[in-house]
Amino acid sequence: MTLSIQPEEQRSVTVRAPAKINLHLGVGRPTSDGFHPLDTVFQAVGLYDDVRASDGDGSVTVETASYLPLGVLPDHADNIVSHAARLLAATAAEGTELPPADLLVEKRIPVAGGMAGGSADAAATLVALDRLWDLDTSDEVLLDLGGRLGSDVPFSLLGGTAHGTGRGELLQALPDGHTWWWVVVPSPEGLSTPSVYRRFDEMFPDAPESPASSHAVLSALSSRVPDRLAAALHNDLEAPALDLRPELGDLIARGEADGALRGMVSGSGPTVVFLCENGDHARALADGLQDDDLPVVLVANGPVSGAHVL
Ligand SMILES: C[C@@](CO)(OP(=O)(O)O)[C@H](O)COP(=O)(O)OP(=O)(O)OC[C@H]1O[C@@H](n2ccc(N)nc2=O)[C@H](O)[C@@H]1O
Ligand SMILES: Nc1ncnc2c1ncn2[C@@H]1O[C@H](COP(=O)(O)OP(=O)(O)O)[C@@H](O)[C@H]1O
Repeated sequence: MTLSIQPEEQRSVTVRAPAKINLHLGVGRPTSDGFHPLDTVFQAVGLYDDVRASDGDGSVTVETASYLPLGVLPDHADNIVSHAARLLAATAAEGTELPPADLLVEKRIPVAGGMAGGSADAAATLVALDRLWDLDTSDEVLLDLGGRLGSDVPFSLLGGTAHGTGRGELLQALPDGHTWWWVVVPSPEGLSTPSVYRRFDEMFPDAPESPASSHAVLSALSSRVPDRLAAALHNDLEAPALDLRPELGDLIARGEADGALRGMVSGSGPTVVFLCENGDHARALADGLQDDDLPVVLVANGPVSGAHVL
C-alpha cells in the first residue's frame, strides 16, 4: 500500500469594498491634533476594490484596472493593507496562530481620487483576514481599528449612507431606500488629501470651529427627489480642490451644460461626480461626456453595502 500525503488546500477569502461620495462635506477649523472637524454625509457607491487574503508567505500584490492611470502606490510595507494586517494581528489573543497570508488587491477605485479607495482596501483587508484567521472580531472593534487606520475606513466597513462627525470616523447609519445615480469622471492624476486640507486652511483662515450642518442633504435624501438632492449637495473642499486644479471647474460646467442635475468634486478630489435623474439619464450623460480628452467616464449608483465577503 502506498500512502500519499495530500498538500493542505490553500484557503482564501475575498472581500469587496465600495468607493464613497460625500453628499455633504462641512469642514471646520483644524483642532490641535491637526485634523479638521467634519459634518459629512457619506454614500457608498457601486465602484469597488476587492482584496483576496490567502494562505501564503505574506506578499502584497496590487493589480490595477486597465482604465485607471498607473498611480503611484506605496509598496508592500507602506501599503495601507499591510498596516491593516499588522493592526488586526496585534489584537489577536496571545498564542493565537496567525499563518502568514498573501494579499491581492484588485483596484478599480481611482487612486488618490477623493473616493476612499485606500480606505476600501484597508476595510476589505480587516474583514478578509478576520475571516481567514477565524478571529471573529466584533463590529465595534473592527470600526475602532478602522478609525485608527484612517478617518474614512469605518465608513468603508459600514457602507450604505451614514452621517459622519469627528474626523469623519464617528458614524450614524442613515435609512436610505432610494437608488441615486451618478456619473463618475476620474482624473489622470491624483490629488493629495492633506494638500487639499492645507489649501482650505490658506483660503479660509477664519473657517468656523463647527462645520456646516448637513441638514439640507438629510432632508433631501428623505424626500427621494433627485432635484432636491442636487440643490443640497455641498462640499467645502471643492473650492481648494478647484484652486489646485482649475480645469475641474470646466469639467463640472460641461457636465451641467450637458444636462447633469449637478456636478461636484468628490471629497478632496480630483474625481468629479454628476448626479443624474435615473440610470438611463446617467448612461446617456456618460456617453455624451466620453471622448478623446475624457476616455474614462463611469456610471455608478448608491447606496451599496460596505465591505463584504464574496
Ligand atoms: C477628504 C475625505 C472626506 O471624506 O476623503 P477623501 O477625499 O480623502 O477620500 C476625508 O476627510 C479624508 O479621510 P482619509 O483619507 O481617511 O484621511 P486620513 O488618512 O485620516 O488623514 C489624512 C490627512 O488628511 C487630513 N485630514 C483628514 C481628515 C480630517 N477630518 N481632517 C484632516 O485634516 C490630515 O492632514 C491627515 O493627515
Ligand atoms: N491600497 C492603497 N490604495 C490606494 N492608496 C493607497 C493604498 N495604500 C496606501 N495608499 C496611499 O493613500 C493615498 C490616498 O489614497 P486613496 O485612498 O486612494 O485616496 P483618497 O484619500 O483621495 O480617497 C494614496 O496617495 C497612496 O499614497
